[in-house]
Amino acid sequence: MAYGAIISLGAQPPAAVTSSSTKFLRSHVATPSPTFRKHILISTPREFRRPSATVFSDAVVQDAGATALVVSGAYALVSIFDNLTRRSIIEQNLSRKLVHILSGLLFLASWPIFSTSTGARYFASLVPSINCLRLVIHGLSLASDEGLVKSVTREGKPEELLKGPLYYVLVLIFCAIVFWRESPVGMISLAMMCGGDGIADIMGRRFGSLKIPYNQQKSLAGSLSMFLFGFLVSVGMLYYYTVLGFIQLDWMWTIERVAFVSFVATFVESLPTTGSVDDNISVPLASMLTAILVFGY
Ligand SMILES: C/C(=C\COP(=O)(O)O)CCC[C@H](C)CCC[C@H](C)CCCC(C)C
Ligand SMILES: Nc1ccn([C@@H]2O[C@H](COP(=O)(O)OP(=O)(O)O)[C@@H](O)[C@H]2O)c(=O)n1
Repeated sequence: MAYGAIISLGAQPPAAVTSSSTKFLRSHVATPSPTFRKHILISTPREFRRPSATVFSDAVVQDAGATALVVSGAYALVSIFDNLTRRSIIEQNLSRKLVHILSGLLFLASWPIFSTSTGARYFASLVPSINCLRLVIHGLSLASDEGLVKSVTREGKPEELLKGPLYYVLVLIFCAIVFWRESPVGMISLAMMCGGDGIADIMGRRFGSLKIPYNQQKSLAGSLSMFLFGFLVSVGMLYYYTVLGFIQLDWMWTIERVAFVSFVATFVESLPTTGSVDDNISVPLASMLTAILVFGY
């Protein structure tokens, strides 16, 4: 069967798709348009068909535990890079970019530890939501957290938290709730925002002597790094979800489309729009729209 992806809602191998489970899913998750249905087939694990009190309570316990674990991981990540910066082991800009790359990708990689219930995505979105609140509180200087400010801002000003970092966590919330594990769109969009855009800065600052003709602030080295690393991280994340049994892919069909999404996102990031639109908005937005176009939703 020529299909692009079979997307299962659980870590188990896809259960047989039945008309009742398909009807259930249509009422709960977006399904691909008919054009793409031969490439993307959604299935559902058994517990969805007759959710019981036991299944529900087990899922809530699992999701609450997963949320606590990932929130702790977020605090630990920022603290580790704050410590490395304070001890001058790495410079602040590199620290910020490594936090930029690792935060979102580790968050994306944590989604499989949440349950297969329909509420799991909302539990997962609590992690960036809590960090969103943290950024707003410290960005408005209602409280002080020097470690946070030093780890995720360019110039160490608290108000910077209300720009790039805030847009970043809002995108994480959006992708977790809207796309979750059902769609490659969220996975690819986060791979491009976190991996691609993050590496562009690191490589561009170091090897970016050859500038882009239409944007002297950005370099071919940065953009090429973004395209390649964003593409590889996207494919890697899709493979990760394949190995865990969430999706099955026709790899040639998929890789062509991932490469196209990566190209479009890289081109958008290279445009001289830094002053008007933050990359943490333009890159994921371009990735989502392109991925929806080529993957169907
Ligand atoms: C540095 C960040 C954004 C700035 O982007 P840019 O201005 O350089 O373009 C990232 C901010 C990260 C945020 C403070 C913490 C987010 C944590 C995440 C939701 C969960 C991570 C969990 C994982 C297990 C570490
Ligand atoms: N495509 C790119 C992106 C960034 N860069 C380098 O990285 C620096 C920061 O890029 P940026 O303004 O996009 O940074 P963020 O908005 O991603 O934090 C730029 O001033 C360039 O030196 C590059 O050379 N080529």
